[in-house]
Amino acid sequence: MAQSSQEIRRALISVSDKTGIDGFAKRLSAAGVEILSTGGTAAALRTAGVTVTDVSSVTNFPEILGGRVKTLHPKIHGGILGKKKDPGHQAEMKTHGITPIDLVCINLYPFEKTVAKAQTTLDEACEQIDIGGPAMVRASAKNFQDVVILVDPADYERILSLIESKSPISRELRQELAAKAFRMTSAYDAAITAYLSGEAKEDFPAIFRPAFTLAQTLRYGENPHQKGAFYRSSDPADRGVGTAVKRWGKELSYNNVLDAHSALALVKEFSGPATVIVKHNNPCGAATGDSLLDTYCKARDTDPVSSFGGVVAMNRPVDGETAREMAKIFLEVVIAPGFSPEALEVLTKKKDIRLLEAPDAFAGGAGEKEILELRSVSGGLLVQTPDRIVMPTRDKISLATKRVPTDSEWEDALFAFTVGKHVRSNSIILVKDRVTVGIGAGQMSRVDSVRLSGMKANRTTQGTVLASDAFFPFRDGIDEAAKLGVAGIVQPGGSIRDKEVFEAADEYGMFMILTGVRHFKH
Ligand SMILES: NC(=O)c1ncn([C@@H]2O[C@H](COP(=O)(O)O)[C@@H](O)[C@H]2O)c1NC=O
Repeated sequence: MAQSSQEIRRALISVSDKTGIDGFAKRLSAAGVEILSTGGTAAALRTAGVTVTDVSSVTNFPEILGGRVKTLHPKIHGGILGKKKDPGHQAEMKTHGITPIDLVCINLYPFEKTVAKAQTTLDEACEQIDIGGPAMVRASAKNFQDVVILVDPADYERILSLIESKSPISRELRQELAAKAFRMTSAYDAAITAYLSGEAKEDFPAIFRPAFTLAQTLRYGENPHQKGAFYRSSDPADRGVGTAVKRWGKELSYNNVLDAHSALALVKEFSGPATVIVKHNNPCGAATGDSLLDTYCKARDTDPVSSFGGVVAMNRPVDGETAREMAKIFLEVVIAPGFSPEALEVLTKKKDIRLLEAPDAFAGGAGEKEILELRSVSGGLLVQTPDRIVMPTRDKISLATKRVPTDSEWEDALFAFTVGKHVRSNSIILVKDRVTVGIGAGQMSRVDSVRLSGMKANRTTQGTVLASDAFFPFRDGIDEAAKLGVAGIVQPGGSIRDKEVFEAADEYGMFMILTGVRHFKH
């Protein structure tokens, strides 16, 4: 009987990463679909108890050249490319004993992961260039009206449920999957191109082709009248908000993603328990402390008004007691390496919160690959390496004043310096006991940022340490700091009026640490 475009009688599964493939294949098989597979996939499926037909028994040809040729055969490609409604195609297929393949499920050799490892040789990299897989993906995607192509496990469930319920798989859905497939092969080829051309090794290649895949369209952009979408990086080393898993909550907005990114970037700087709360892409509170609960309360109390509706990042899995405290106010997003079952129970009672689990964002060490920062401008793209500089150690740093900081003040200076890196310029941060007291962000003059840091303070600014992201052009900033009772200042130095700035600090009995490091954030 002639087969309709809708029927899924035969599926070809050939996957390099075999995670979860057994469950998918079992359900297909139970729905009466015959499964064809390549060597390793067939073996894995048989072990899981799935009945499989070897591709080599269809082609009547063994897999050769160490797997370089497995599926590159007319019996396979004819089965994928034959049009079901074309009598000529059907007659030719019959003559040559070619049976249609209705669904193709593929994931490719992990080329990008392989070349991301520094020790990978050219031969090893070339061996990981998948040829047969992309050929089948492209063939299936070309013939999408007759073949369902699956390249993303996220699509397995919806296709399975349609097959199991014997519902039609619409042309629109098939076309969507085909477009996704071509997007995947084009990103795959771009990664190979970048590697072979040597572009991948250069900081700034002559032609810059970053690869990002559409993860989701957003309800809107920064404002409701703007359209927005989120693209996930194709670079496996690029981990963070883009690789976080949403454990709970409604759709993330454009601003949620941006704020979660900024909060995560700052909280990752600390080794001990830490909490950062971000509002409008600036921290409104940050703290380190003995426990996560302690850091959350301290960060929130820096600016309780702004913390309401904030985006919270933590560098430890959220526990039950911290969750209970967090549940007392409205928070937009919480991003953390994990959530305890108790924390999930507490926080999932709140319908408006989003919970993002990002364990891999915390996995990297000092040798972490530098991920370039990109920002579009009219007519171009600005690209830079990230600001990963840390404050110089005490033995390598100079003091501009007579007064010497205490140990605790040194620690506060380091904390304030670190927070300051993540606050929009001109940034001024007041800190006491590793907790932000006041944050002056985004002002066009430094002296106004000093005033603002005092205005934002929710408790006394007496005895705080002040960090400035860049040098003081005049002594007025120091005069304002003195009015706040600041004990000392950490700043890069380097102004032509440094002398008068240092004298002002001495006049007020402050210490002044010179880092030599400016960290504007525009
Ligand atoms: N050479 C071929 O004909 C071929 N056909 C499929 N592949 C790939 O082989 C992998 C699966 O291999 P196995 O099932 O043997 O573990 C998949 O990633 C698939 O994309 C091939 N390998 C590479 O080109």
